Amino acid sequence: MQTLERKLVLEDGSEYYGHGFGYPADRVCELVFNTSMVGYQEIVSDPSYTDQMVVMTYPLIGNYGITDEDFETRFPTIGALVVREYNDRPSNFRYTKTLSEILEENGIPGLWGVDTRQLTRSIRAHGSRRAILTGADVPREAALARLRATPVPRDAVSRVSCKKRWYARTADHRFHVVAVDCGIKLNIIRSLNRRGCNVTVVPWNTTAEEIALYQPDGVFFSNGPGDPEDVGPVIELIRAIRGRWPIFGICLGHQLISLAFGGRTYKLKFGHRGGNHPVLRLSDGKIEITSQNHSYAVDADSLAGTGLIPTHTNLLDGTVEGVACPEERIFSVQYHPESAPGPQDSGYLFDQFIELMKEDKTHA
Ligand SMILES: NC(=O)CC[C@H](N)C(=O)O
Repeated sequence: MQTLERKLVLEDGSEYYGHGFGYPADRVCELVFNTSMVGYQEIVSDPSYTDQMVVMTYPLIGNYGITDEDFETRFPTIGALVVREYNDRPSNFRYTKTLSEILEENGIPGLWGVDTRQLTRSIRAHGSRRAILTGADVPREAALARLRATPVPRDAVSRVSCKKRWYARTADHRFHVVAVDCGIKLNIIRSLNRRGCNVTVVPWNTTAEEIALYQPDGVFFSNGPGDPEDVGPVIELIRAIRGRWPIFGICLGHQLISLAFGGRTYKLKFGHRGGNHPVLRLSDGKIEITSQNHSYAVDADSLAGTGLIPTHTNLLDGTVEGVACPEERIFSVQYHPESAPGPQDSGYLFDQFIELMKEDKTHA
């Protein structure tokens, strides 16, 4: 029997003891849970989880290792990972490294051997809270004092966004998309490339004038970490360019579009994170099973009079899952049509963006 050498202390003083894996560092983060049964590599490398400690409810993690092709960003920035059972001996012909090695390389601590069911129930009951991952021998009061003394970071987008523009091109391209990178997942870029789009990925603080110089057919606003209200420059950018090109936004991008139009966002009790969230498409009553990862949501009442109309609703709690302003060729969704990981019911949204760009080109 190994001794329990690491622990998690939550804001309410509750403690969860376990074993360390990955990078051996202490960390103070917001604690959230994800119910996906597969896809830990994509989750660990999704930049939207920056500064968050993710509890996986699926009880066995690590068993198929890490592959070179399945990263959502090259340098993962998730705060920390908490699992029930960690398997350090993957069985998968595609695997190149173990999960623990990838966490270690990127300075991310992991904790395994804790009762993730109890932890998840506590997050559901009390909401997502902050926690500190530290040594098992650190007295609780000392750990709590460090937790309270650590400020909540508000600059995550600037940390994960690219610093210089970069190109993701495809053979036989028909469209050029400028993607504003607030922490973009690579599968969004792959989804656009597969549909004949050359993508120019630009930093979050790119100006409207700079975007015009790229002569895009459409502009995309990406997913990303943190509170959308902290990303003022991108809200201003959307205000400056709305109506000029077709615009598509995913997750943080959807929240920023809503704020730019005068809507409001608020924090959900414990967010939506998983691969089976049912969403109703209001135009025809079709249900999509979606991949989700967000803490904030757009306030439905705040959309009245903004020009944005709700297009999708979450069937579990009725929250807004999509908005559109058809006259200005703008639409966005709160969930993840690029999946990675998750079901692919919503891939048609990329085709919708292509259609908007096609119409725009024909009328130009
Ligand atoms: N995946 C995302 O883009 C998340 C958006 C935002 N950070 C939220 O948690 O709501």
